[in-house]
Amino acid sequence: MTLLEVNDLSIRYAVEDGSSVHAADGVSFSVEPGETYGLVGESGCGKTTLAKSLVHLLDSNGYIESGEVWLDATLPAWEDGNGDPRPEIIEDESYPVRADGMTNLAALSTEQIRDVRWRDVALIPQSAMNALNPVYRVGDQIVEAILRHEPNTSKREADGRARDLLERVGIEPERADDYAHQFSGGMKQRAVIAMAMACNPDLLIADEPTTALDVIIQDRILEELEKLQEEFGVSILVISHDISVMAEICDRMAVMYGGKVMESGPKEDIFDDTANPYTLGLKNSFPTITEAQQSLVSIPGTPPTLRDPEEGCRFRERCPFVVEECHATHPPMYDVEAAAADGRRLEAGDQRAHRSACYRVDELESIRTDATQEETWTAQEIENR
Ligand SMILES: Nc1ncnc2c1ncn2[C@@H]1O[C@H](COP(=O)(O)OP(=O)(O)OP(=O)(O)O)[C@@H](O)[C@H]1O
Repeated sequence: MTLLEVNDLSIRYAVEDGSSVHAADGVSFSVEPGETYGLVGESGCGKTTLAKSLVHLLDSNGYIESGEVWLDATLPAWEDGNGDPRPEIIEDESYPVRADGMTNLAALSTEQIRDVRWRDVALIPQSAMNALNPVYRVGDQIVEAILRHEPNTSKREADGRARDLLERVGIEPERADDYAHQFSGGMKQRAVIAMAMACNPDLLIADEPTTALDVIIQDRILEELEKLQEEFGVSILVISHDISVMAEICDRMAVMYGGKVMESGPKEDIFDDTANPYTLGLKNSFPTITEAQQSLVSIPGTPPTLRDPEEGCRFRERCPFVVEECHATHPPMYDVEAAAADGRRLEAGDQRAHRSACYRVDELESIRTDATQEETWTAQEIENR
């Protein structure tokens, strides 16, 4: 059964002038148990907003406008002896619990979501390694996280678990007695990952886990995440602006732009049969994805501000493949396989399929070829369209 199912989720920030920032707009994706799912896109495209909204950690002016966040979990107060929701909870429509036992996190109160955070879903926020408390020993901070969420655990047991967790992320257990300033950047990030795993969650959300670390350490952190996944069977939702991180650890992924998912599907499909101009542009701008002889080409322009966005495809102003249709409405998610097979533009029914929000999904061959040409991506070329 699916672990996380995000349906048509839209998130807004209210801003002073009365307008609102549409930080995520109609986003849908799902994460299976034991899977690594990636969200990738340039800074400002809504990745962090989306991650925080899942566990109600948005800034105070942010809110879920519409949509659902179904998680295969329940609250302690609603569960039977096996950890499933009791039948009377499922039958009572006032509870946001489905017949299959999934709970809609978007409908939980602030009090209720606290039971889900850490226990079922742990979020490692951006720059979390700087958030380790400098005056407490690293191990004690993990112990505290365990005791806060599992008050029946003894301090001794929690201490043993903290050391074990550190060891599992490649830190010698005796370093639990060190302070954060005695750790390198990579060690701090690993300690934060260990802390997130303190209550053995089913889903770990890692927001830019490797940014600010050097390339070799980045690789090691990704390896640690993969190892944890194998050992604990935890699912990981990893967020990065760096598409090469996705190439390394994801099973499936979504490429976001301007608050919208532009392309999603199995990693291999997205890298080998790229079906969206934005993804093609993103791939061109990352060294490890680009083929050896090809030079790096960035997408001219900057992402939109997302304040009361106009109609039309969010990427149209930077897209070298823009046509008339793109100015009217943002394209739906089309089934890439159907388009490749017989040139049909068919809206994808299955979230897991390879999907692309592009009106020209039926002309992919020529678009892919043109996208490899550097001149395609010059600002002048785009302006002339
Ligand atoms: N508190 C806020 N109030 C108003 N707008 C906000 C707020 N937080 C974020 N935004 C806006 O929401 C949009 C999405 O931002 P978000 O941080 O989610 O993007 P991101 O892809 O995670 O980028 P980054 O990696 O830089 O954090 C951006 O336009 C951003 O300016």
